[in-house]
Amino acid sequence: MNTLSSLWPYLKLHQRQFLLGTLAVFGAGLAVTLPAYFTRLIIDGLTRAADNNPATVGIGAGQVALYALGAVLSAAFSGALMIMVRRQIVYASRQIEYEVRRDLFDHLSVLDKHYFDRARTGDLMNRLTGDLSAVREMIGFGSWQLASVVASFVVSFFWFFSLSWQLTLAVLLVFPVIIGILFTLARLISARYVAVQEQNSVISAKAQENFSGARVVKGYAIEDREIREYKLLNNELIRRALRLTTVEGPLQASMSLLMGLAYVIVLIYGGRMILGLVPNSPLTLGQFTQFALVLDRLAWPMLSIGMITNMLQRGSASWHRLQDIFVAQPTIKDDGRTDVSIKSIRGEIEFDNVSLNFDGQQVLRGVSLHVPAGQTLGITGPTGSGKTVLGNLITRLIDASSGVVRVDGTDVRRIPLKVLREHIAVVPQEPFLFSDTIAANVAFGLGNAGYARVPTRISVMKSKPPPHADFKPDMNRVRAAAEIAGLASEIERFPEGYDTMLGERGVTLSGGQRQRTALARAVAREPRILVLDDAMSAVDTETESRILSGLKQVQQGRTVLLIGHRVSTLRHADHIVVMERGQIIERGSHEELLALGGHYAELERQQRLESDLSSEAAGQISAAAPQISASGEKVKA
Ligand SMILES: Nc1ncnc2c1ncn2[C@@H]1O[C@H](COP(=O)(O)OP(=O)(O)OP(=O)(O)O)[C@@H](O)[C@H]1O
Repeated sequence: MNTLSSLWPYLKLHQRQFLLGTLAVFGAGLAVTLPAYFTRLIIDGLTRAADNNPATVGIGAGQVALYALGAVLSAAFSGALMIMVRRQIVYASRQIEYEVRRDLFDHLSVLDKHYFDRARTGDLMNRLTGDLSAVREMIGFGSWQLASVVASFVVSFFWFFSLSWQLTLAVLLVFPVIIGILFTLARLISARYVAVQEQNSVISAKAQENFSGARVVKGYAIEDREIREYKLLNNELIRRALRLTTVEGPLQASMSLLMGLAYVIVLIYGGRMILGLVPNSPLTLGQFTQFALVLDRLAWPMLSIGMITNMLQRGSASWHRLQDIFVAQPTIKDDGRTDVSIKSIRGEIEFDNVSLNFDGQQVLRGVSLHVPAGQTLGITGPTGSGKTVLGNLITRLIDASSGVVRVDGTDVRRIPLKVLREHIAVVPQEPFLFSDTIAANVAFGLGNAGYARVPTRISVMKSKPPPHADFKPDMNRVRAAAEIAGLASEIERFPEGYDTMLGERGVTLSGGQRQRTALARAVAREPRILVLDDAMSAVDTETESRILSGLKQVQQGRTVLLIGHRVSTLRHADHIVVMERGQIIERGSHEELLALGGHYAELERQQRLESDLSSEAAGQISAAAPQISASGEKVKA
């Protein structure tokens, strides 16, 4: 019931198709029994003709042919109706599958970081594929078969009662047993099917993580361990699948047995009625034959009850798993406080006594800072000190537990999320590149304007497919961004330049190239606020300095948060804060912090020492080794 009511918004969109389909199922159910009716007329007519009894009138060859034609036409009519059923109900199920998939993707797209931090990609993929197919089968084939069974029973019992109520009651003896078995096994099937689907999710997640983390698996040479663990999960899956099969099998078998039993009752009891051994229960040979033929036609629906129960239970369990996604709500979204009149931002940032807790752990404690629009703030501090979360608070990937984060003097919770995020670009520590060309990756944040939200919860028949958007990135902008990110010359060396495919279908970039592609993506967007979260850790110091001074020229008037550990780059910032355990422990300009002689000064001293040592070592190596001339020849030092 719960399944039906939650599916109703989708079923309602196709109620005409379901209504027509169900009527056709009932029509076909009746038509399919008509040959048995004509057979009865023929047998009884011929029996009477053979009796040569003047009191009863038999039939001739012409009438036999007419009845036979009736039987053929009704069979053909039933076939035509079945085609109609398929066109209505199965089409509707495919359309609902489309609509649910569209709405699921839409819903997942608005869920926030919090949800995806906890969800496993493999599990989500399994729900969007396996579970969705099970739901489609339930709505399409399942509901069609269910309607067929109901129609078969209604029509059959109409005939049974009209032929002989005594014989019908005798057949009905087996029904309480059928219902009892169905209820018991249906519950078992549902529970065991959920267990199978859960294991499917675990196994999909394991495979997905192994493929995504293939470099780590190979790097640590732990393939054998992973293969063993996968095998264990696979074993568990087959164990659960077999447990499911053990209840599915008996369902089919018991239905078959009960059907046979009903048949035996008809043969014995009906035979006795024809012979006149049952008082006040006359039965003609034709009626007996029609009864047996109709019962025979009931065999398939009876046998398919097992399959339908199975399909409905699976579909319903899968639908509940999809409902889990639909009920999840983003914790961060526009609400009554949102000021929709805000269309843009300048880039001034303020943290006012901001604290943040994650599951009881205090990650930020009373952080206050102010970055005027257009300035660069350097943020440094040991790992886990809360640098990344500062950036996350500005883009509202998370919200502060207490205190206020303001942009342009307005609480970020009042700025429409789309406006806020459209004007802020974050280059994360671990860049994510799509399996697409370099140009498309750099231009990823461009060309979003004009994309209206695809409407959901409306029928696929009423919604026009969105127009094909052949997005051609503005190559001047892409090239300029790649230039600033220090990537342009390397891209031009690739045979296909900016059209080089990345990822699964293309080349693999180095760590530094990946970071700079992500940087180019952010720069191309020309954001008001740019957050560089340790975004150049894989780039050498010199290149990083070059990129930063290039950025400074084009980013004039833009606010930059520069999170990092290298003093050589942090010194470019107008203001620097040092974080430790969620607190700002030092703040000032590069010179002021050096003069302070605290953590920052110590960091600078260590990095200067390391740099001196490595240039000394490099000098010794070059003095000892023969040098290579530009032409590649060895020359004496
Ligand atoms: N979504 C989250 N759920 C729970 N804890 C979190 C979450 N995000 C961050 N944290 C915790 O907040 C603390 C600060 O994390 P943050 O990523 O800001 O550190 P960081 O200073 O950027 O470190 P690093 O230099 O290593 O990147 C860490 O202890 C981290 O475990």
